[in-house]
Order: sequence, then C-alpha cells, then structure tokens
Amino acid sequence: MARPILTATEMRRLEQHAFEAGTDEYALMERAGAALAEATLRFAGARETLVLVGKGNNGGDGYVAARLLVEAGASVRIAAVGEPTADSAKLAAKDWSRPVEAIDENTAPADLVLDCLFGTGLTRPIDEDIAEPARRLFTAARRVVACDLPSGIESDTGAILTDLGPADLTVTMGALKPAHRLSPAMQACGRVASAAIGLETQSDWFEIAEPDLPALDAQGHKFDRGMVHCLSGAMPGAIALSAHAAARAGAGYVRVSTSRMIDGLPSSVVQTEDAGALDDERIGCLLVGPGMGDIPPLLTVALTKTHPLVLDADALRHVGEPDRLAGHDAILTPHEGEFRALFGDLVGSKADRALLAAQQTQCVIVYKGPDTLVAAPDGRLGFAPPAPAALATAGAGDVLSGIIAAMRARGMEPFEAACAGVWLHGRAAEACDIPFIADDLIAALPDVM
Ligand SMILES: NC(=O)C1=CN([C@@H]2O[C@H](COP(=O)(O)OP(=O)(O)OC[C@H]3O[C@@H](n4cnc5c(N)ncnc54)[C@H](OP(=O)(O)O)[C@@H]3O)[C@@H](O)[C@H]2O)[C@@H](O)CC1
Ligand SMILES: Nc1ncnc2c1ncn2[C@@H]1O[C@H](COP(=O)(O)OP(=O)(O)O)[C@@H](O)[C@H]1O
Ligand SMILES: [K+]
Repeated sequence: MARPILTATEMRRLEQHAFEAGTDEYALMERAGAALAEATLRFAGARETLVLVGKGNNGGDGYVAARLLVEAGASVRIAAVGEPTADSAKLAAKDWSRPVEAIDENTAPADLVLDCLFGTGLTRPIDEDIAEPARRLFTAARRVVACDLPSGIESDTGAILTDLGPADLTVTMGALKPAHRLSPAMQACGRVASAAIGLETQSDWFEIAEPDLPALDAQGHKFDRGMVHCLSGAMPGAIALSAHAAARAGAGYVRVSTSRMIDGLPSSVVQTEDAGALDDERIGCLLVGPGMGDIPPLLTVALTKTHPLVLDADALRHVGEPDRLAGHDAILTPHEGEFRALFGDLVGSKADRALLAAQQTQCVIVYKGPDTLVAAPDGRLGFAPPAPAALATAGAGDVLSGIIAAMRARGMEPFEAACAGVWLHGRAAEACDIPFIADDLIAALPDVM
C-alpha cells in the first residue's frame, strides 16, 4: 500500500474535518502521544529519557508520551520552551504531574531525547536560545526520537531552517509529510515510522510502493511483452546500459539504432542501422538521450514519431522550449542540472517544481536526485522511498531510463511506468553490494522483480 503524503495545510484540514465529525481534540492528541510512546519503547526500550516540548501540539504529543513512558517504567524528565499555548497541549500538560524544567545551558542530558519541540507548525528558524541547548542535548543523547518531524525542518519543503542534528527515528503522525521524503530533511529523519491515529488520509501525493507489474500472458509472444527501441549517439556505452536494463526489466524485444556495432551489449539486444526500423508500429517505447551527446537531430527524429517516449540526459538539454513537447506521450527523466536547463528557475519546493514542469509539458516528469519525484500533469506526485546514496554513480540514470522504457513498453501508463521504474531501480541498488557500478544494478533486477 502506498503511504499518503500530506502538506501541513492538508493535515490541519483533515484534523478539522475529524473534529467537525465529532472526534474529541484531546482524544486525537492522546492517540498521537500513545503512538509516539509505543514506537519509542519498541525502538529504544524504557530508558532514561528527556522529552523536549514546545508550546504547540507537537509539545502536547510530548506531554502525553512522557506520561505513558513513565507508566511503562522509564525514568522521564520534561524540559519545555515555555507554557503551552495550544488548547490540547494545555490539557496534556495538566496531566503531567511532575516538574517541568526549562531548556537552557543547565538542562542535564539524557540517554534518549524525545524531540517534541516543533512539528508541522514550524514557520521560521528556531531562536538560538532554544536551538543551542537543544543541539547540545541531541549530541549528548545516545538516541534521538523525533515526534512527527525533527524540529527545525520545514514540513512542506524539506528545508532545514535550523539544524539541531539528525534523529535516529521519526514517528510521523497520521501521514508522511513531504519533508520525510525531500532532501535535505529526509536525511535528518533517520528511520521513519508511520503512526495511524485514526485520521482518514487520502492524497494524490504518496510514497511510491512496490508496483503491480503487468502479468505475463501465457500465450503471448515477445512483442506482446513490449518492444523498446533506443537511439544511440556519441557515447554508445550509455545507451548500452539503458538497452540492457530494458531487456532485464522484462521488455520482450530491445533494439538499438546505431551506425557502428556497440561492444558489450547482450547478443539478445538487436543492433540495426536501418532508419526504417524507427517506423515499426510494434515499438512500445522509444528511448533517446543517454549518451546522445551533441547530436540534436536524434531528438528531432524521435519527436517526429508517435511512439511513447522516454527522454533522458542529453535529449533534455536539446529540447529548448518545453512547449516543443506538447502533444507527445513522453516521460522525462531529468536530474537537477537537466531540470534547470529545461525549465529554468521555477519557484517553490521540489514537489511544486516537479508538478509545474509536468503541467507545462503535459508529460510525466521523473525529477531525480537523492529525493526522486514522479509528477503527472493531473497532479499525482510519487515520492521515492529512500535509496542508497551509492546510486550516485556513472550510468545509474541510464539504467533507470531503460527500466522505465521497459515498463512503458510492457503497457503500463506513463505515470505508473515511471513510478515502477523508480521503485525497481532503488530496490536493485539495495540488493547490490556497496560500492556498485551501474552494470551491477542491471544484474540485480531479476532479484527485485
Ligand atoms: N494536524 C494534525 O492532524 C495533528 C497534529 N498533531 C501534532 O501537532 C503538531 C502540529 O502542532 P501545531 O500546529 O500546534 O504546531 P507545532 O509544530 O507544535 O508548533 C507550535 C507553534 O510554534 C510556533 N512557532 C513556529 N515556528 C517557531 C519558531 N521557530 N520558534 C518559536 N515558535 C515557533 C507557531 O506559532 P506562532 O508563534 O507562529 O504563532 C506554531 O503554531 C504536529 O506536528 C503533530 O505533532 C497530532 O497531535 C495530532 C494530529
Ligand atoms: N545521493 C543519492 N542518493 C540516492 N540516489 C541518488 C543519489 N544521487 C543520485 N541518485 C540517483 O542516481 C541516479 C543518477 O542518475 P543520473 O544523475 O542521471 O546519472 P548518470 O547520468 O550518470 O546516469 C538517479 O536515479 C538518482 O535519483
Ligand atoms: K519534533
């Protein structure tokens, strides 16, 4: 099941709906605090704990969790930014009968810090009179567990407004937030555990989950299983990686247009000099860009065809105006540099920019990076689950575009094909020993499909 991802505004709207439908405000916080305590106990056991609480509902969750951790046998202290201001948090604080310390240079460290300073309500950097002691307490702790988000992180953008240090575990309330899956915040979250707190979460934004791949037709032939056609350019090694990956990702027939034999390709990948091959109606996906180099006519030729397209790498740098893609059934797979070359400096978070680019081109955009996003023109947005940083290796992108081309040729619709490709690529990386090279990803594909 794909986990939904909600903005801070959507979370508040959802919470409001629940209240209007009769959910008691404090009951919701009780559920959040209980989920936080339970996840903390499972992660770190009942140990010496310092709960840092802010004035809002994130702090409220902390008061509830602190009480339940005491009941579970942990030795717990609370240090607070100040008196709670949110209504439910005031009730939660009332239920805490022990002393509350201040957060300052005298606050004693503890084995486990429960970070309940700020969650989705953070709107600006944290003042240094709180940030400085909090940083010291994070560093001194053996484990840091964050409530909803590590404090200092902007929920919608994944920006780190104030760096307090990373959490080992983040317990997210109700739904994932964009920051759990956007850099640089995602790297500060540690493990992310979802706590269901009884809110009905649905969204067009979600974490990409294991795909349902098209079933094999027992009576089918190779062309039923998808034909990928690749255009070779100045550096054939790159398209060789894509073509090989497409074949391993289950395309029934993979062909490369090339004017000279490419070494190292499996013999099963057909190499052809025949320009007419591009008009083959059986082509399920045409892939151009990896290793294309400075040969713009390759893109021009691709854009004269009506086949579904995957445009990657150099092809993206030669598009020029995004309007040129209008009317094409295309998946674009830019990394940050290619994205900026094609779309300029769009404003907003990476999520906003990905969706703007998809709307502008009416194409599916795979906006790569440590936090890969898949955006559809209709507003769907898939966030990749974390993948090994070792993926930042030459040719890994070529492998990805090949896998996506195979999924498209196998009949998946563009957004689903792109999400499936991103998921398989990440899992293939996880299946490899580190350090790996792009070729190893291809070899690992059968293990994850
Ligand atoms: N919504 C839901 O469905 C559920 C939410 N739940 C929990 O509530 C959390 C959100 O709570 P929240 O809205 O009260 O905000 P929170 O993060 O505690 O911040 C508190 C206040 O701090 C202020 N402030 C902001 N930045 C600041 C700064 N740098 N330095 C100083 N002050 C700053 C700002 O007020 P301001 O000063 O801007 O008026 C803000 O309102 C959420 O993360 C989750 O844990 C769950 O319990 C149940 C389901
Ligand atoms: N730090 C990182 N953590 C996880 N994945 C990464 C990281 N950096 C890059 N990637 C992934 O590795 C691949 C690199 O693709 P790309 O930049 O096109 O490289 P190349 O052109 O060498 O093939 C993309 O799928 C990207 O999402
Ligand atoms: K927090």
